[in-house]
Amino acid sequence: MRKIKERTRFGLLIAALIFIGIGAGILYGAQRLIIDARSVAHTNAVMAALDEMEARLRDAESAQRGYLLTGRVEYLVDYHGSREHVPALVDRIATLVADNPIQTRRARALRAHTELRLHQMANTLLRYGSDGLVGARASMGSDVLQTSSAIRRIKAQMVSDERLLLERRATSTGYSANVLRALAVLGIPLGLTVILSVYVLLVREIARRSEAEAAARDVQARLREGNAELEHKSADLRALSRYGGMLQGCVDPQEALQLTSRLLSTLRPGTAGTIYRMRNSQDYAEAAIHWGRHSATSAESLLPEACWALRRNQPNLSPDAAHSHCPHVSGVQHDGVATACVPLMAQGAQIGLLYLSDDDDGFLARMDIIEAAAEQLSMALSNLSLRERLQLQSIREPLTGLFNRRYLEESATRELARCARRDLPLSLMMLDVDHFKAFNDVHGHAGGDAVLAQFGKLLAEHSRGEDIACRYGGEEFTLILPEAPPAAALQRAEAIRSAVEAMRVQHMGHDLPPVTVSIGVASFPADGNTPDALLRVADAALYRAKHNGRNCVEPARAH
Ligand SMILES: Nc1nc2c(ncn2[C@@H]2O[C@H](COP(=O)(O)OP(=O)(O)OP(=O)(O)O)[C@@H](O)[C@H]2O)c(=O)[nH]1
Repeated sequence: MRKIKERTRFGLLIAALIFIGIGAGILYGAQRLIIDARSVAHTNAVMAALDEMEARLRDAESAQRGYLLTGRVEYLVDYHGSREHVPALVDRIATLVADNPIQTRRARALRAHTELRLHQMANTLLRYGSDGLVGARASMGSDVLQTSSAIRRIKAQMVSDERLLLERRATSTGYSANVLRALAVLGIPLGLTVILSVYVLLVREIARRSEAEAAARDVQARLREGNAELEHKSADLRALSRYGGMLQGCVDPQEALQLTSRLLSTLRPGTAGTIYRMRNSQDYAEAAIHWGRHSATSAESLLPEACWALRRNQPNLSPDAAHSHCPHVSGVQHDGVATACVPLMAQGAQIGLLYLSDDDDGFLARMDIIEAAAEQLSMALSNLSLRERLQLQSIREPLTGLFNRRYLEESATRELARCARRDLPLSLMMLDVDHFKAFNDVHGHAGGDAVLAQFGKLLAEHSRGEDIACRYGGEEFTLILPEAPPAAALQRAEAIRSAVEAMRVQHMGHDLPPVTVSIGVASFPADGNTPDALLRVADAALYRAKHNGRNCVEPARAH
């Protein structure tokens, strides 16, 4: 930058010096031309005065001769007319050559000789007047010839000197003209070249500056874009971190899915989504939640093979859904629909799939935040499923899948309180498989287990939504029937009894013999108003059923 400034200054200085030089040269040349022209005019004036002086003298001589020969007065008038100019012309010549000492000397000699000659002529006329033509002739002796030739000689010398001066001035004028021509031919192009160089330098500098300004503008624009992107990212990250915190607080997988759908529909408003959950059997995935309107629909359930993301355990992004390669994607509404499949993985196992579609493929460039959310969701779903499983394990009994005794006690208390509050009845059955010890003895413990498992299933099938079927212990079971009066409970007990009688169990490829069940029934409020009291009454009824021959239903004694 500084270099350019210095170069420009230097160039302009050189150009200025060149033009000052040219100006000075032109002034000098012109001055010389003027001086030379003046000198030439001066020389010409000298020569003209000499010629005129000589001519006047000659005219006076010829007029005098004419007068002497003819005696006519006109010649005498001419003679006087010519001779009276001669002294003034000699004065003029002396004045003109006053600057030249040699010519001044000659002018003095010229003055002396012309005066002498004029005097000789006056003398001849005087003699003519007194002695006639003879006297006049006698006055024109050799001295007259000498004076005339001296005048001619001096005049010739003066003219020769003036011619010499004229030649010198012509040479000087030629030199001055050459100087001016050289200045014009060399100086002006040189000056123009320097100015042109400075101009080119400046133009380049301006171009460089505008390039630099454009580059700076470009950098600024990119910086602004980067900032906007950064702000976007940081907003995304804030939302993601809030989402992560909220995921921790979810109580079940469905809540986590709803939270995710809310997050993704906020982060990418135009993008529709579906989250699939893989069944425990891992054989297919089912849509669990949707948001937005898909521009390319996806099947409600899909095999892992139907999705390249699930096949490769990697996100599968497609800017054009028509070429997505995923068979589960269909119903593409128009060209340019973008889709993304992101597998949900936890501890190396596939637990689901996140599917997104949008008319605009812009979201594909910012998948990092979506993939991070998918990862957090995977972990949360895995933890929540595990929690669910553990919870089930803690309240379920593994052989029959029915609730365990701890759960029975909790739920019996809760349900009894609820029915009491609403003034509704509640019934309770105690069920015990008949002669089970003997059955075990004959068919083995595994055979007995098969019967208990099948019995558990049957009991679950005969339960309504609000009923609670539990394994009380060993081959003893309990069924709580909220809001059921004694008569309805007895009816239900009878139905179960007869279903058990009809139940067939296969074990190790063989049919086991049928079993029967004895059932004791107690009801709130008639038989007690605490779970323990009702259980005791039902147990007593069961005891009676055993006593009465088994395979029967026994109501509480109070009925
Ligand atoms: N296979 C199997 N047997 C069990 C299980 N729990 C308890 N039992 C058996 O169930 C039998 C219960 O026998 P008991 O209480 O004497 O009564 P019972 O033979 O059923 O005779 P009644 O109840 O009077 O008809 C015992 O032999 C226990 O070992 C179990 O989980 N699996």
